[in-house]
This record gives sequence, structure tokens and C-alpha cells, in this order.
Amino acid sequence: MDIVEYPDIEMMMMDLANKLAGELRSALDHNDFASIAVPGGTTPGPMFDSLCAADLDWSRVNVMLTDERWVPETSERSNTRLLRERLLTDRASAARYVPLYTGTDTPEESLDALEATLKPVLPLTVLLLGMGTDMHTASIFPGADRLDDALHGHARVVPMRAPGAPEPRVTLSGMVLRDAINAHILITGAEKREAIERARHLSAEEAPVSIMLRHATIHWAES
Ligand SMILES: O=C(O)[C@H](O)[C@@H](O)[C@H](O)[C@H](O)COP(=O)(O)O
Repeated sequence: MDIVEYPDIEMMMMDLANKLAGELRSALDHNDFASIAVPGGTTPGPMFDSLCAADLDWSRVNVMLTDERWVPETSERSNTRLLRERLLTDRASAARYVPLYTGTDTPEESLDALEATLKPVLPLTVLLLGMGTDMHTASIFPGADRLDDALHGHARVVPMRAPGAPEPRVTLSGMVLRDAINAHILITGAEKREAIERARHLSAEEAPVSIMLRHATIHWAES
């Protein structure tokens, strides 16, 4: 496992933002467009605060979430809302946002449209993942109804209902996550560090994050 340990969370967020910006910049040197997917949740906000100011040609960057809760942007639970407030601002307001929530009653009704939207913006140039203490990543949860499809199927996007998730979700699939050119996992605190170490010895069904442990650099600070 490739783990980078930082002296504190603040330093980690700034260093990581520089690293991701550098990966986007080098991709834009050789390609017309680059794509970045980032998690929602409570951890990445401070990293977004730095990344949004990065000096790069954001007008050629597609920004998306690794997973979204099936709620409108007016909800406090909306990851899109977090992105608009913390990432799609400053220089990054020039980026093209690729939403995973479409407003239909259920995610199932939007799957064909989402597959079509995602196809041209993949593979991801940069993937940043979060992780829960139950070892879920994106919205690929242990015990989820479509866990097998998300881990082993060929869809780019999978709807997901899980005991650990209060609302229906939609998530990028394991196939899309594994195909990312640069992959990172951002975690904080002793509990998540212990969980990610444990994930190495568990199956993908028990610890979905384990599918990324060979591909991703893990960034960790205790506090
Ligand atoms: O929408 C979400 O909840 C996420 O994208 C999810 O995968 C998140 O990264 C983890 O649950 C960690 O969440 P915290 O950062 O809040 O611990």
C-alpha cells in the first residue's frame, strides 16, 4: 500500500491540492480536455478551498463527483451543493460540471442518460476518493443491493441502496475507478487508518475500498 503521511490535516489538504492541480496541468499539456472526479462527504472541503484557486486552464476541465446522493441541490445532503460552494468557485468556476443527479424520481430512470454523459469524459485523468470507516468508497457500500454490479459489472454508473446510506445513491463503478489515470484516497484520523489497513486482508465485498489499494496513493493525516 502506498501511504503518504502528513504532519497535519491542513498541510495535507494544501499539498494534495497542488498535486492534483499538477496532474491536471500535465494532462492538459497533451490533451484538449482533462477530467477529475472527487468525493463529497465531510473530509475534502478544505482541499477544495485550495484546489479551486489553482492556476490552470479550468475551461478544459470536466469536474464530477465519484458518487451522489439522490437529492436536489437544495438539500444539505447534496454533494453537488458542496462542490458548488467549495470547488466550482474562484478560478475553477470556469470548469465544466458533469452532474450525476438529474432530478428524476429515481436514479434508475436516468441511467441511460448518465452513461451517455460519462462516456466522452472518461477515463478520469484524476480520481480522488474518500472512505468511510465501514470501508465503503464512492457509494460502493458493503451490503449494498447492487454491490456485485458496482464491483464487477461493465456499467459506468450504478444506482445503490445500502443500510449505511440514508438515501438512494448513484456511484461511479469499480471499472471506472480502476481505469483512472491518477488515483488518490484521502483519509483522516486513527479510525480510518486502522480501517484501510484492515481492508488489505478482506474481500472486495467486505471492504469495497480494497479494489483501489493497488492503484491509488493514500493520503493520511491523523488530525
Ligand atoms: O457522498 C459521500 O458520502 C461520499 O462520496 C463518500 O464515499 C465519502 O467519501 C465517505 O463516506 C467518507 O465520508 P466523510 O468524508 O464524511 O467521512
